[in-house]
Amino acid sequence: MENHNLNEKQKKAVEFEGQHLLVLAGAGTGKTRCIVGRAAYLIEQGVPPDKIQILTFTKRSANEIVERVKASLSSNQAQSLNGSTFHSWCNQLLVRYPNLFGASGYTVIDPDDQLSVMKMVCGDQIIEYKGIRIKPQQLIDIYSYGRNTRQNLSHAIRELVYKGRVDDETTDEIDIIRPKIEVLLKAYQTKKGEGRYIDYDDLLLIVANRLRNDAQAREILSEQIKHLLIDEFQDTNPLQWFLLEPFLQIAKFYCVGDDAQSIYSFRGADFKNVHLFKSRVPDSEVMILDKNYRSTQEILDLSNWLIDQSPLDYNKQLVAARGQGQLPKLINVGSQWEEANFIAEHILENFTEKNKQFTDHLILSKSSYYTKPLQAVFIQKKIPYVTYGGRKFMEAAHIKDVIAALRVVNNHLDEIGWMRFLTFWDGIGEVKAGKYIAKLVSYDNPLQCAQNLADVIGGVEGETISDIYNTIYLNSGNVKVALQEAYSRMEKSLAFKYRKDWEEKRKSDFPVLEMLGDNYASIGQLISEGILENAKQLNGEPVLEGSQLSTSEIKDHVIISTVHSAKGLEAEVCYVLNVSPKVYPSAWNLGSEEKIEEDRRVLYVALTRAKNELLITRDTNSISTVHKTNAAGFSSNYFLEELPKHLTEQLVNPYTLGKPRDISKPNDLDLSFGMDFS
Ligand SMILES: Nc1ncnc2c1ncn2[C@@H]1O[C@H](COP(=O)(O)OP(=O)(O)OP(=O)(O)O)[C@@H](O)[C@H]1O
Repeated sequence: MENHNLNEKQKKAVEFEGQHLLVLAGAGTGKTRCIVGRAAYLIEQGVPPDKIQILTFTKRSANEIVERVKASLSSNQAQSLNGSTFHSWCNQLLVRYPNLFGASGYTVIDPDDQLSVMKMVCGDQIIEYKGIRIKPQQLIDIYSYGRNTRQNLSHAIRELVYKGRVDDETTDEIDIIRPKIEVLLKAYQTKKGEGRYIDYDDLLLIVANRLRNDAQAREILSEQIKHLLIDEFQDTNPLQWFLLEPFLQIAKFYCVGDDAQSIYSFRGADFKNVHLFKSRVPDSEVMILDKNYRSTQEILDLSNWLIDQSPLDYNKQLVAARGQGQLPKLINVGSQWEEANFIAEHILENFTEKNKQFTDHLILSKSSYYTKPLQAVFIQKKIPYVTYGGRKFMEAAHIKDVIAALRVVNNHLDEIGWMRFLTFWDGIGEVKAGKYIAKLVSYDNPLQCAQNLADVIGGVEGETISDIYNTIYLNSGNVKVALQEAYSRMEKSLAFKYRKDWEEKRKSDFPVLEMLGDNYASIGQLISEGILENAKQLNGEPVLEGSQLSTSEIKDHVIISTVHSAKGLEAEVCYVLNVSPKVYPSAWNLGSEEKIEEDRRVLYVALTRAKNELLITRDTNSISTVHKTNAAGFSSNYFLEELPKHLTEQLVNPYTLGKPRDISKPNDLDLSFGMDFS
């Protein structure tokens, strides 16, 4: 079992006998190993696995932890162990206790749908004041920020609209625009209620409020949950804490975290929360782990140096249990294509000449958008890869089209679903659809919709739409069949709508969607959990992140990830892309020390993923920009500006073929030799 490979401190943490524990430790020191070990230990001690809940930030890490616990125990001991994200966990509670939480018959909506609801609410109203224009997306952001940070509306407006400025003029402006924003946010809440929509934050709030206010709810859940194991505790935000707090009376908390890896402040997380653990949680202890088992010392020296430059004191100097290795490499590149080619060639060389696998390579980027040229080069050079971060499978337009048909059967009051499903068909625009929807949501139930749909819409479209609705309705007990039937009737129109990349890209997602449907007992569950899950396990393989399904069949692949999705990941060889001025820190963040420091932590997370080889690329053009800026007297803040030479080896891209030397005047070309005419 995994517990045998624990050092003294890790073992002490795993076998903790007290009430609540926080393991506060640096990168690669074995926090994940402690969570795995803890779950296995509890099960071995006789705790039923279904009384243990593991909470993580991504479905992928939840799956990984659960699988590792299972692998470390004999037989099927951990079969019913549950690992989920906060959202997915709350959703499961709503499904399991429909009466307790009173949320059955509701539809969970994703951020795209939230925006659609907000657009409906705003109509043609625009909030404009002194050059500031607040669009529906920003209203959603303000609403979500306020709820996640549990701060009032004025504070959320100040942070998001006025970049946190505190002065009399700003306060006056906030006082003027706040009432207008408030009206729209309240209308949004009403609209959610009417459409029976639950947004992501609602999932947490519904559970939290019920538990806080209802002793019976606490009693019922205390029968179900005895241990909460929480990963990445530094990134829990006030809303998540609001949810967790009532569980302190119910379950034992086992949290792991690292303040230097807190990278979610835009969702309201505050890394200082780990420092408050003892004062917030009665009867608790904090334990520290200090040995890094992941990386060689040179990689840690660079990471230590980076975090040491911060004005904040993280009190971290990671020491490698594995000893010395290679210096990290810093490669200056002239363009994104050069960068992409360098990485591709380096990987291929490792693969063909150094016996490494593709999975030994992890590529980290601040944004998923930035990796597009890299993906293009990988496709061209036939390097298999998967992407983490970016758009999720269930958020892809073609998938949403088919899901919309299921949504309106599941909840016939779902106006967003209707709008998408109806306007999918040629000849039905938003105005027409709006009229039909007004009629359809006036029915009492989906059965009445099924009976009247053809008449409400009329014509051939009416027949087609009604046929699809009725078929789904009849098969609502079998999600896979419902999906198959819906897809077969929509396939032709889908192929036409997405004709640009239908065959190469989108079409192959549907068999996967059907397989996915097979995992759910009802359409409602598919919609809510399917939307929430980042990477669903299918046949033991994580898939459904981005439209990378074909490559998921190949087990050996490179991972291209955003740093935010790379929490907990590690690899032999790591490439950190575009560590250039204006990116680290981002030019946008220069006004805020907090944001600059968050960018520093993002880079820290990226650097500490590497086990043996760390390669950092940066754009030479931006280096010259920053030097110019410095000459003009501005401070660049660039994190690598003062990088001591001995911490990295600077490399010239060995794969760029410099232009060969040639003579200046062309010779005459003679094509008359080579053929023997004798
Ligand atoms: N006692 C140990 N002996 C050998 N290897 C260990 C030990 N503890 C951890 N490791 C290895 O060190 C690496 C990092 O461990 P782990 O992922 O648990 O750290 P972490 O603290 O969760 O890291 P991070 O916060 O950076 O994601 C893993 O490869 C793990 O297998």
